[in-house]
Amino acid sequence: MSSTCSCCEEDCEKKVSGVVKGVHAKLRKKLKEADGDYERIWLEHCEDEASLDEYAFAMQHLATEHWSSKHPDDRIKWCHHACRDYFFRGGMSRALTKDKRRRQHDQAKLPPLTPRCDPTYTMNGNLVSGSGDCDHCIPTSASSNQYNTISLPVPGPLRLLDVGSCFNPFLQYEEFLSVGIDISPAVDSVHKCDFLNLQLQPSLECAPDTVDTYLRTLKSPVETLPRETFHVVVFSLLLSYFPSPYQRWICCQKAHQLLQLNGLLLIITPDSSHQNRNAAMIKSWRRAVESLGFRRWLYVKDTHLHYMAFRKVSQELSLAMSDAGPDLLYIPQDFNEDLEESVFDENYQRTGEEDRVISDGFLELPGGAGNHFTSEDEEENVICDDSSEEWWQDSQ
Ligand SMILES: C[S@@+](CC[C@H](N)C(=O)[O-])C[C@H]1O[C@@H](n2cnc3c(N)ncnc32)[C@H](O)[C@@H]1O
Repeated sequence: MSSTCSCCEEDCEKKVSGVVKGVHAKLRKKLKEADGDYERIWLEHCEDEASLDEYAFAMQHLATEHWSSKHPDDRIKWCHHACRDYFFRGGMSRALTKDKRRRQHDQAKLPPLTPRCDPTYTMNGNLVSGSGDCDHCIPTSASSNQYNTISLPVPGPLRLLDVGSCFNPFLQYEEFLSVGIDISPAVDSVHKCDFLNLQLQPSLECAPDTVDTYLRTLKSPVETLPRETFHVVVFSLLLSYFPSPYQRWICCQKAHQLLQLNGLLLIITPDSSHQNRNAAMIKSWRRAVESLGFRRWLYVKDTHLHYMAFRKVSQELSLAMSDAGPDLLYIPQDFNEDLEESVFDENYQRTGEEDRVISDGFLELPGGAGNHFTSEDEEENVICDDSSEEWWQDSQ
């Protein structure tokens, strides 16, 4: 059922969702015609200002006028609650305790330390050795310090980078210093920036309030950002915008470089099929993102979206999964460009029962009363089955 909004005529929703889906489809078609030359396609896309402006208006309008009456900002609220529970309600501490137990368990299986090991421990509890050449040792380049590592309590606001922000939805939360970037901002508070071509500069290595001031005074367009600056990076409906898995991969790599150790990468991506249908895709995404130095903390599927939270757990790429690569970050539309993106459909809405789940428990994260889903910290992955309204353990 299509809805009308305060400022436009009937069937407006159909029109704006058509604009959004049309841009995604056009990019995919062009990539196919260009035989995979995604760089050329992307350049042309970023130069097409008329199309970008039309998209920005349509996306903002869809989200703030049409979706807001049906399922008010679920994805934005989910990010807010995930951050609150991770940083302020014990999620990060529990995850670190579990990491420590896992390390102790692994190290118990190693031969005893030798004098060459000369063990010292980083802020994150990793064992660092001067020699770096035995099984106990983590190379000193991977060590953490007060500038590149989040320790609790977080001083000041959470620095959140919202990539593909469009209309800066995180500005409403006082816990965040929200930096919104977009190739085509819909509002003045979002900086123009192509994340794919963003340059990274060395980390600022200065006091938190100086970093905050730096971010508060950023000027549009943003072409460079310092590494290891953010507590949170958000990709809300971003990755499926790209026609090529390689572009999604570049984004995840950049997020890793911009986050401080223990920071969170939040990925929300559309999928209106039953949770089991694309389980292989989600498993594949997990493998890809974890190979970049993350560990998954939360996963939820609702009717139209996958919600994922990954913690940055190492400064380096994970060598154990060095065969992982961009192709793991596929979406169904990479193989079938005619597949509908129903999250942008005018029929995108919830049943009353789904609304109840969301308001009662969907947003209750680990440690909250009556929580419906939890993190790997407590159980492996508890996933919402939207057809049976049950949550069960993920066997992935
Ligand atoms: C589907 S919209 C999602 C908007 C918002 N995050 C939300 O959840 O409602 C995707 C956004 O990503 C932006 N975008 C796409 N590629 C980008 C890039 N390389 N750098 C920055 N923004 C990008 C688009 O302009 C668009 O505003």
